[in-house]
Amino acid sequence: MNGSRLWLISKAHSPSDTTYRSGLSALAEKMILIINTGSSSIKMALIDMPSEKLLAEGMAERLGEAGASVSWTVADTTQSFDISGAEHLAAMQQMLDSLFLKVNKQQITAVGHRVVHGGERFVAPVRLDHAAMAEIESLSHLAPLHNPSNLLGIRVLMEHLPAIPHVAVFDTAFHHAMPPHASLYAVPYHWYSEYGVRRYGFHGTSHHYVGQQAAGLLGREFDDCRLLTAHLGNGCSAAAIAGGVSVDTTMGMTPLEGLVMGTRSGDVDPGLHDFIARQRDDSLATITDALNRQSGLLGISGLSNDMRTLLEAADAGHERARLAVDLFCYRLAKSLASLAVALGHIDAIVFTGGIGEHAEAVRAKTVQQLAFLGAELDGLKNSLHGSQSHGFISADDANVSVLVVATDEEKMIARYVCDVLD
Ligand SMILES: Nc1ncnc2c1ncn2[C@@H]1O[C@H](COP(=O)(O)OP(=O)(O)O)[C@@H](O)[C@H]1O
Ligand SMILES: CC(=O)OP(=O)(O)O
Ligand SMILES: [Mg+2]
Repeated sequence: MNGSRLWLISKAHSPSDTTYRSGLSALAEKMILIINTGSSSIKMALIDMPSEKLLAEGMAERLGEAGASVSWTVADTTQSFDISGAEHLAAMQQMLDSLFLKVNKQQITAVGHRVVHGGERFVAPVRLDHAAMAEIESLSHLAPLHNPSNLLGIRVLMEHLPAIPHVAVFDTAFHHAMPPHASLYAVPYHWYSEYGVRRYGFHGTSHHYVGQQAAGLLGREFDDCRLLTAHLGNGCSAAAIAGGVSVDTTMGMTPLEGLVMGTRSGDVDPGLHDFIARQRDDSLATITDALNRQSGLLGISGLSNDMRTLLEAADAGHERARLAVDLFCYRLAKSLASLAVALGHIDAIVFTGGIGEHAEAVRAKTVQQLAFLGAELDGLKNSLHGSQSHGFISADDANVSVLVVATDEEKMIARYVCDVLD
């Protein structure tokens, strides 16, 4: 790692970087730094607004694993370095150190933070202050893989950039208009009124962004489209969008409900905690942790939470990798079909997120099971979108369009930040 860091430092003083620095100052009207902390990755982007030009893009992946790495792309040059074993804080510091070697901090005008759980309180983006941060902290137990690292990002960046506005954009906000028959659980009503027990939904920024992009591809107004969007990353959720808002989604009170995910179980029998607690004498917290971190694709395959690894292993004959992929696709198809009830009619099914954008086999296996809804893929178009993607993958005569859209939560967050600050 040290070797790579030294290389980065020496590169920062090379003539091309000097050119790049002055290029940045000429370009930037409102330079917004975005931080998107997911469960297994951190994405950062420096975006010039209102042009939406991407000035720099950074990513830390496979956090906490032996293969953890950081990469930054600045002015078409990508530099990567190994941060094996690093968790969120170390990765964030590494990423910011690298960025600030190349970009003058003073030029950044605002920071946009992805915050996963906004509870009942935050139904729109907010400018961050101590009270807002305390509320975000109080929601941490509802998004244990996310809100704590979102807050970490807020604190670290506030230390680096104390004099500029910091805005939080919540995953839950796009789902806040879900009707009560979709957002409530059939449990004693006072659990909702006293404790806020209800379905909130997540990945809202991504569902909103890809929904708008899909409407553009369909040549329709977003508000007139009825869409099923599947955000399939390390965390996975699907949403039903109508009238420009989310009307139902698969994630619930926490980002554990719904689809099978990288390390999360998605839906299980509510009686499972009690049963396993008796069998293994485990605490509720231990069981919840196993459902968050040792389940999903990883739990079933016993091999990996990464779809790339599983698809390769399944092809090579690894039975449990194949089972994990099959279970993932079946549960996704089943959820999309049930979300169709909220729409009545489907204009398009949209795939996004690391798996949705890149795993043609997952799209094929899923859509095959939705033929009864009128969805059918064009095999060639689907495989052409195997590596990088944006566009139609459905057969020309299919009743339901199927699209791949590359999500861009960072760009969407930058738009929200400008709305708040303007
Ligand atoms: N080429 C690929 N083929 C299949 N799956 C992929 C590919 N690239 C990424 N993925 C999957 O996407 C996941 C990461 O998705 P992403 O949306 O970036 O994650 P996050 O939820 O952390 O934001 C990986 O864990 C992996 O399962
Ligand atoms: C809410 C959630 O699951 O986010 P991510 O996919 O980034 O982990
Ligand atoms: Mg993500």
